[in-house]
Amino acid sequence: MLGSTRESIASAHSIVVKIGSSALTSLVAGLDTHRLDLLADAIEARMRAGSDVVVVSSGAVGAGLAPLGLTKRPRDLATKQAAASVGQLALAHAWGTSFARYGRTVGQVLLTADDIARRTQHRNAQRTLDRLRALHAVAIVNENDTVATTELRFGDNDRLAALVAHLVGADALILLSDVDGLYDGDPRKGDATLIPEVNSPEDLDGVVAGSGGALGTGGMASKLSAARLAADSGVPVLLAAASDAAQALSGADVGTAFAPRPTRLSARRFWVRHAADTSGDLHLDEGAVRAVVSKRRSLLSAGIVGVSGDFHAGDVVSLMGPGEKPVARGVVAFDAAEIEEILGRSTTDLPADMQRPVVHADDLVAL
Ligand SMILES: Nc1ncnc2c1ncn2[C@@H]1O[C@H](COP(=O)(O)OP(=O)(O)O)[C@@H](O)[C@H]1O
Ligand SMILES: N[C@@H](CCC(=O)OP(=O)(O)O)C(=O)O
Repeated sequence: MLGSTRESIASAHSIVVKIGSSALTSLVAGLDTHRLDLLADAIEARMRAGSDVVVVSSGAVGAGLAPLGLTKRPRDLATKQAAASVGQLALAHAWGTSFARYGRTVGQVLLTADDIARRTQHRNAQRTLDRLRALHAVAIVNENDTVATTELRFGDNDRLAALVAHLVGADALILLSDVDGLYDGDPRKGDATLIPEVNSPEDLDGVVAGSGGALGTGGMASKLSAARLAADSGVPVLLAAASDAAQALSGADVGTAFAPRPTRLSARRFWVRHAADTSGDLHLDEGAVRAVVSKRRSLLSAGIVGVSGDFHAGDVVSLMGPGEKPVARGVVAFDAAEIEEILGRSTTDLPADMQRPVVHADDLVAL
């Protein structure tokens, strides 16, 4: 199975390559154009071998610090956004200059979480990326940091990269970082062993995914959840060191390979699980949690003990188990005010026009 994961990454026709801040920038030197050139060399080689590549490049905040006289990664959003606006210009310019060595044009694509969550923008972004590919240009994607209204809406670019892989229907996602793969513990904290292959969630038992470096955002936890997200959409993932980019992109046996799930989630359930914002919560009793999580049944009004948020039929809501634990997400079939009226009641006791599941099994994804 895993041999085939590496084989499918090696032979992938459409690839998303995500490059972390730590691979492109440092606090002292800012943007490292030499390292960026080596990455562009490896990407160009893969494109010349016949693959389409979309680049998700972090590093805007890191590249913007020195020009603004800042010596550490800012904590507040406004300074981060100011740094990103300065750094993004430098970053995009550096990618453009680097690929120009090969006569290759780049296009900058800045996305917000909404662009992925809302279906109309989703399609616009998809069309732009597709047309850039058709015109043999390389898309350089980053979060649109300066308009992200709350602290990094995607959370981090690992998640953005996995969503972009889904968006463009990629066959592989390659995450390049300053670490050469997943270890069973944070390698900066002493003895840790590299895990070459992750085939199932059990392979992650006991793994401690720690925080990132001085310039990174999500650390290993965000890479693991991005790998899970990509796996759900059927995309295999390779996590490797940016310094091994040439090997990673040419199919060498480096880093950690994550197998995709055998059957990918439908586009609708993928959207419910990963892309949509939730508008409220339904609180479930133990029996309802068992029904929706273990038995994959629809959620009925009888198992709901509470409702919060002001949502409408058609919105995505979180399903919370006892102890406020999120157990699933789904598209709700009633407004919040209607659910207040029917919660705890059996479906057959409801008026005829309300006798339907609150969340249908087809619209529900366990977490
Ligand atoms: N279990 C682990 N395996 C590998 N690296 C880990 C682990 N836990 C924490 N890390 C740290 O995560 C860092 C990579 O995350 P981050 O700095 O966010 O990277 P990037 O900038 O590439 O997104 C590595 O430098 C490493 O020290
Ligand atoms: N949009 C931000 C990305 C921050 C981010 O996710 O960084 P990383 O964890 O290094 O991928 C930037 O360009 O600085």
